[in-house]
Amino acid sequence: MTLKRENVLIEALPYIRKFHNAIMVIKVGGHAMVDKQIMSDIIEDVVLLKFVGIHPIIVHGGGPEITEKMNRMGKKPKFVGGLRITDDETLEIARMVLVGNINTDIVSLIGRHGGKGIGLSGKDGKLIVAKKMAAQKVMIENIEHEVDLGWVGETEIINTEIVEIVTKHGYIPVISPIAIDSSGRGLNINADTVAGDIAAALRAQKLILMTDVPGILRNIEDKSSRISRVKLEDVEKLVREGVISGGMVPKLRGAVTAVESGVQRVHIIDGSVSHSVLLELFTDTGIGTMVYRGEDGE
Ligand SMILES: Nc1ncnc2c1ncn2[C@@H]1O[C@H](COP(=O)(O)OP(=O)(O)O)[C@@H](O)[C@H]1O
Ligand SMILES: CC(=O)N[C@@H](CCC(=O)OP(=O)(O)O)C(=O)O
Repeated sequence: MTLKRENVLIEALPYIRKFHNAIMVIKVGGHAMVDKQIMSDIIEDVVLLKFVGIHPIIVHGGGPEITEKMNRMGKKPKFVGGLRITDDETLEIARMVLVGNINTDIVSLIGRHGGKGIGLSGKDGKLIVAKKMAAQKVMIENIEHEVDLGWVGETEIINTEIVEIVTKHGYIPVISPIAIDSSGRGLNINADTVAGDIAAALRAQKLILMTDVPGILRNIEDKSSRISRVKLEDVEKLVREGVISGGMVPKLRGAVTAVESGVQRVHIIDGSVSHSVLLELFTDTGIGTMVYRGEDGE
């Protein structure tokens, strides 16, 4: 459906009013970031949100870039339930890629689009305090094994103060998913998990998880099999039935954490669709998959 230009603006107005001063956590996945133009469009949208009175908070991933760097160094990446097994060297690679490269690139892009970005990792102001994740149970050839994921973190505390201070002063926080433990050691956390935890701690109005698929697909081979709404209580069933696997698992679990803590809506959307954030927020036709608490999302 094409709308006349003036209708587009009129349709947006009630949403701009509704979301005035709202906190929105936007997670940009590594897959959406692979294309420079897509990334630039996403950041342009985020800057626009700030200018119309919304408070966007960016959490970014970078999984494909970490994988690429590991491959170049002759290290084979391994994942359990969508989480990267992280030894000392992998942690250093993840830190360099996420904090050193991607975070600063996003902050620069925000500046280029006329906004003010500020880069943070979980270490800054002890934003994300975590502990090493316990070994995970994995079934290999019908036998249960315990796998130690290495330096993968599990969030214990989110100290939102630094985010609130910078947000209030007109900055867009850009957060890397590297946490700190009680002894000051870095830990690698999945970026979707961090986004869910931060949205929960800030009681954000929305959490938007941008990825490279149109949402949750009933059949991963078929892009038209998108599930448009998922109730909180149906998430684990989708995981159990194997409808959701790999990187979609932490995404949905992050969504559950957020909704259980009072975030009203979580949207999983395709970042490669041009200006998908604006379409999701400011038009009547939502895109992607919405995760919601049954009783208020009907
Ligand atoms: N049911 C599903 N619907 C859509 N994607 C799925 C599903 N199950 C698994 N996936 C996988 O999850 C991926 C998205 O997660 P991930 O690779 O971590 O992306 P990102 O880097 O954007 O966070 C998709 O590219 C797809 O391969
Ligand atoms: C523990 C763990 O898996 N950490 C992730 C952090 C980056 C990430 O989550 O990036 P995407 O959002 O692009 O997948 C990793 O090492 O890949």
